[in-house]
Amino acid sequence: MEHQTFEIAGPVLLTPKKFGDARGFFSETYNERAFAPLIGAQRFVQDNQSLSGPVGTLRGLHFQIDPMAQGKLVRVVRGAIFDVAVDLRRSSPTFGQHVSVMLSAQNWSQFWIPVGFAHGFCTLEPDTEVVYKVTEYYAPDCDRGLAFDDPALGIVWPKPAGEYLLSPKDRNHPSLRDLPACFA
Ligand SMILES: Cc1cn([C@H]2C[C@H](O)[C@@H](COP(=O)(O)OP(=O)(O)O[C@H]3O[C@@H](C)C(=O)[C@@H](O)[C@H]3O)O2)c(=O)[nH]c1=O
Repeated sequence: MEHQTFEIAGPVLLTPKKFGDARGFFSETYNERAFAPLIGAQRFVQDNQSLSGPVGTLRGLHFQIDPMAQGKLVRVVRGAIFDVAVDLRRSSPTFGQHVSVMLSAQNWSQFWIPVGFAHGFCTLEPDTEVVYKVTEYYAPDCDRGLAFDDPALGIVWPKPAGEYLLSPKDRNHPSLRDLPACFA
């Protein structure tokens, strides 16, 4: 399988094969034997799907803390996103830095985001559907956020024609500086 690693250790971009024919296509979107050598042996316990209507819908930056920290394997089945993972591991030489990738139904890529990263995305097309597997169950008590627009993160988000569409929760996350240490 085609894959790409980054200067920040941990995240991986993977692109499973697509077999096209007269009917459409077939693809193994997850295969433990093929993925494990690239992302490690993971135990996925929950699959999520979200639909974002307008272009410029921005979800993030989100993560869960221990004991419910989550690794996430993210892909897009309709539309396209600018997807971001921010390194929150205090002992990491790349703490506070981020990786950004483009995921779309067209490029069929998946982004592996390990435990220790905050995650967020901004939609690039209308009616974008994001599907992702996670390694731990949803736990609102452990759910945390980081301000997507904290200048210290230096994320160059795509600019929508109007305003970003954010949830009320996502308007009020702390900056990196104000975030308590979450991951060793
Ligand atoms: C994330 C999540 C939400 N929910 C509920 C809570 C709430 O009523 C509703 C919408 O939740 P949110 O506003 O948190 O959804 P959303 O902003 O899409 O949250 C997601 O954003 C991306 C960037 C991630 O990385 C995910 O892990 C998750 O945090 O769905 C669940 O029941 N299970 C879940 O796993």
